[in-house]
Amino acid sequence: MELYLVTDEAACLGRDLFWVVEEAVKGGVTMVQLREKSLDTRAFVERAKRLKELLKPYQVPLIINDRVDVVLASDADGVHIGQSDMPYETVRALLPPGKIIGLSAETPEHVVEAEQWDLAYLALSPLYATPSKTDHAEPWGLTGLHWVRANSRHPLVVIGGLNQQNTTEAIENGANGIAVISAICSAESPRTAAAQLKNRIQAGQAKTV
Ligand SMILES: Cc1ncc(COP(=O)(O)OP(=O)(O)O)c(N)n1
Ligand SMILES: Cc1ncsc1CCOP(=O)(O)O
Ligand SMILES: [Mg+2]
Repeated sequence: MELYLVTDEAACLGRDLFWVVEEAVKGGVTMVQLREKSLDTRAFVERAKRLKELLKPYQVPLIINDRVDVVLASDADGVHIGQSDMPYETVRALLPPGKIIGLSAETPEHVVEAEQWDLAYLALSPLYATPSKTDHAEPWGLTGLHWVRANSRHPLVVIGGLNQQNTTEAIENGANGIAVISAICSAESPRTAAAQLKNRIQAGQAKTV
């Protein structure tokens, strides 16, 4: 989940979602989340199955936002849950072994609670305010990121307002990866944008060793 693409059809500026995802993967995206907030269940499952097939040759995992049933129906690799979604224990009990879970943390209490759980990653949500999700909590900022790094054993993903300008500093300040919608979906070239973000992640990693 070093460079994690979260999909949003509206952010793709009229371009085909599958084309955007494949270009982004060719540019270096390492994990993809299918995030559908208004699609009906049948269409959501069809989209997930198609995306799973698309990603298979690249060996890039597919994560489904919110919906465990869609994970099961599409044989996706895992689910991302937030603080208003199905609780962790229920999700873990429903998923077969080997499926992964990512969780949003919006407060220090969420971070502490998550220490007891088996997570593929913990997402600081949001790192910065973003128009891509307006119902978000108070942003963590870099001070919050420092606190979470010192208090969590999980790999950390930051999401919200990440772009070419602030990716390196997020990695330098303790993030293991970044998750983005607009910086890739709305870029003129999703492939180039992903490659540039990847370079900025590597620049941040080089400064932390
Ligand atoms: C990687 C990642 N981080 C955070 C979120 C937000 O999840 P949530 O708080 O459940 O909000 P919605 O995305 O469901 O609106 C995410 N999806 N992915
Ligand atoms: C889904 C989500 N969860 C927290 S912020 C966010 C949106 C991130 O979008 P962007 O990368 O365009 O700021
Ligand atoms: Mg959710």
